[in-house]
Order: sequence, then C-alpha cells, then structure tokens
Amino acid sequence: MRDEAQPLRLVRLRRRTHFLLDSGGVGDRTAQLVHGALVTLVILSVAAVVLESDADIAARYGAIFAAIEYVAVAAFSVEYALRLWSAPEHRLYADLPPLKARAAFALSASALVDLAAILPALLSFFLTADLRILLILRLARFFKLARYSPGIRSIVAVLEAERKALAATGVVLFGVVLLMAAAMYVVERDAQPEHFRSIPASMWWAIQTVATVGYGDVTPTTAAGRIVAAVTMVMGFVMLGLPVGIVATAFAEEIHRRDFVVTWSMVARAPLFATLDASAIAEIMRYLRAQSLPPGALVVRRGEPAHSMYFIAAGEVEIELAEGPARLGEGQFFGEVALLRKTSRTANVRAITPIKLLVLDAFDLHVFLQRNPEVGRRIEEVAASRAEFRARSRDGDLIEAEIDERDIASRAGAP
Ligand SMILES: Nc1ncnc2c1ncn2[C@@H]1O[C@@H]2COP(=O)(O)O[C@H]2[C@H]1O
Repeated sequence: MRDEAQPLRLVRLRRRTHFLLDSGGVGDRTAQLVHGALVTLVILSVAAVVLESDADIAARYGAIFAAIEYVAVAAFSVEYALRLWSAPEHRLYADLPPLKARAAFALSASALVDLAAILPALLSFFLTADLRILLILRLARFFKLARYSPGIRSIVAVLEAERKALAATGVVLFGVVLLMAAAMYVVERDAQPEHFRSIPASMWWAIQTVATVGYGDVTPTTAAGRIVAAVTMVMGFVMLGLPVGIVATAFAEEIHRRDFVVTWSMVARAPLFATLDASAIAEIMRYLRAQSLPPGALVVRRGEPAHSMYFIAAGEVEIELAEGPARLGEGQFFGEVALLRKTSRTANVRAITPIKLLVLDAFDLHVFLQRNPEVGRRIEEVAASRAEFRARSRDGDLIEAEIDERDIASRAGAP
C-alpha cells in the first residue's frame, strides 16, 4: 500500500514544485513569494558583484557581500536541482519520458543561464586561481530575470525569429566596412601611414565612422579621404537603420501576437456573455488576461491545482477524455469544473491549432459571479453536464483509475 502511495505523492510534490517555480505565480501566494524571493536574490547578488569591484566598498562591506553570495549560490543551486527534477512536469516536455525531459530542460537557454549562475561557486571548489572570467559568469545571473519578464522573453523571441535577416544586415555592414576601409587605405595611406598603413588598420576608422561614433582619433586629411568619409557616414546611417527597423517591426508584431488586446467584440461574441449588459461586459473585460499558445501546448494538465478558467477567443482545443477526445472552439470555455468543484483538473486540455485565450483567475471569477449570478448558473449547468457525461461514460471510474496509474507509472517510474 505504501509503495503505491509513494509515487503518487512524489508526482504530486513534483507538480507542486514545478508550479511554484514555473507558473508565473498567477493566483498562488506561495508561488508569488518564491518568485519574489528569487528575483530579490538575483538583484542583490548582482548588486554585490558590481559593488565588490570597488576596492574601498569591498573593504567595508566585504562580509555582507560574501554572505549574500553564499545565500544566493545555495538558493540558486537548490532552485536548479528542483527545476531539473520537476522538468517532466513542464508543458513543453509533457510528452517526453522523464530523463529526456530533464535533458531537454538542461539544454534550454534558461537552464543554461541558471547553471551559469551557480557555476562560479562550483568551479571555485576545483580552481584556486583568480579567474576574471568567473566574474563575468557571476554577472550572467542577471539574465535569470528574463524568466520573470515577458518583455525580455519577447525580445529574445524577436532576435531568434529575425536571426537570418539580422545576420544578412551584419554581413552587408561588414562588407561596407571592408570596402570603405580599402578605399581609405588607397587614398590616405601616403598622407597618414601611421593610421592607414593596411586595410585591417583602416578598418578601425571605418567601423567608427559606419557606427556614427567617430572618436576623432583618426580623421581624413586629403580631399579624396573626406569624400570617402562622407560616403561612409551616409552608408552608416542607412545600414544601421536596417537592423533597428527589422527588430522594431518584429517586436511590435510579437507584442501584438503575445498579448493581443482583449476587445469588446471578442468578449461579447462568447455565448455565455451574450445576455450581459454593457457595464457587465466592461467589468469582465477588466478581469480577463490574454494568452496566445501554439498548437500542441498543454493548457490544462489533469490532476494539477486549478487557478483559472479559459474562454477561447480563437482556435480550437482538445479535451483528452478517457472516452475519447472532445473539441472546443471559439466562444466556448473550459477549466470551470475544477474551479467550481474546488478539485484538481479533471482532464488534459491541449491546443490543436494556434489559440488565443481569455484567462479569468479564480478570485476574479468568484467576484464576477457574485454580481452576475445568471452567468454563474449557466457555467454551473455546463460544468454539471460535463461531469455527468464523464460519470455516464463506460466504467468511468475504472478508466480514470487506469489513467492515473499509467500517468504515474510513466512520470514517477524513472528517477
Ligand atoms: N465531457 C467534456 N466535454 C467538454 N469539456 C470537458 C468535458 N469534461 C471536462 N471538460 C473540460 O476540461 C476541463 C479540464 O479542467 P477542469 O476540470 O478545470 O474543467 C474541465 C472542463 O472544462
């Protein structure tokens, strides 16, 4: 009996751990506390590293900085170990066996940043030399903040999506630098051999000019040199504008795609809200958060605690029921059963097309339903019919028990 209970408890613990570390803290005080503590530690430890570089400050507050470093490294190490252990619960790796899920997580960009945050401390066990590179690695923990900032995640996504266009502008820019350095080498070599004795030496001037920096340490003195410089400056403006434009446009698109605006018509289209008056629609709009997800993403995982319900603004999802999948589309909602019954999620819900969801957190739902009991009655009716459908289905309980066992065997079986 104990043996059977153990994996179930372990899976629950692993899910909870993953939720606390990775949920974004929505609707859960403990998760918000964990996130708050980690963000504070990142900021404190980065500030300590920076201030420590000043010899006077280091002499006065060295003990405090050392204490911060110990606490930070200990906390980040525990965090890394827990993230690795709970990786099989990650939505992106939900279909992989536990070991593969952990390997995939360990190779992800955010896990590598997590590792870099603790690496200097781990390396210092083996290395006694004062390696400057360790200082840079300690500062890399600053990027741990990216996990908590949708804005930084958007920038990374944009750079990733536009990497080919950006690489192309980089190549063209390099070509311009090369060409202009060669031209300058030809026209200024005799007048200023100390600055323009070769093409590589002339490139220092070309890079400064193309980047519109112009330190002024190297300037053309001949008429031909000034003409080359003028052309280089104009080309610099044009060439630098290109990547800026590419990133700005892609960033605007990414923001729109990720946090699409919750519009009146979107809310009013949902049959559930069709009878609401204008002020009630305005009220619910304030509570709804927008979320976009790609096909295949697991929106709701069976057995997880419930903190929100979802309205489908666009796209389709599949409810993975024991008796076969059910599809829900635009205007329909899901995730209400666990919220109303105060149970864990009763089924997996997966996006099968790109989807746009309107998310309503549990607290806001209850506030809204107190003021709009009619909507509450209709949500309750739908929840009841879904629960009844599940109960009527062939050997419902048996199938659920089988699924639980299969789920646990596949998730908890491996180390
Ligand atoms: N038979 C069903 N038909 C449609 N949706 C369902 C059915 N059973 C469960 N669901 C939805 O799947 C969701 C899984 O999470 P919840 O249990 O919170 O709420 C559940 C319902 O919204």
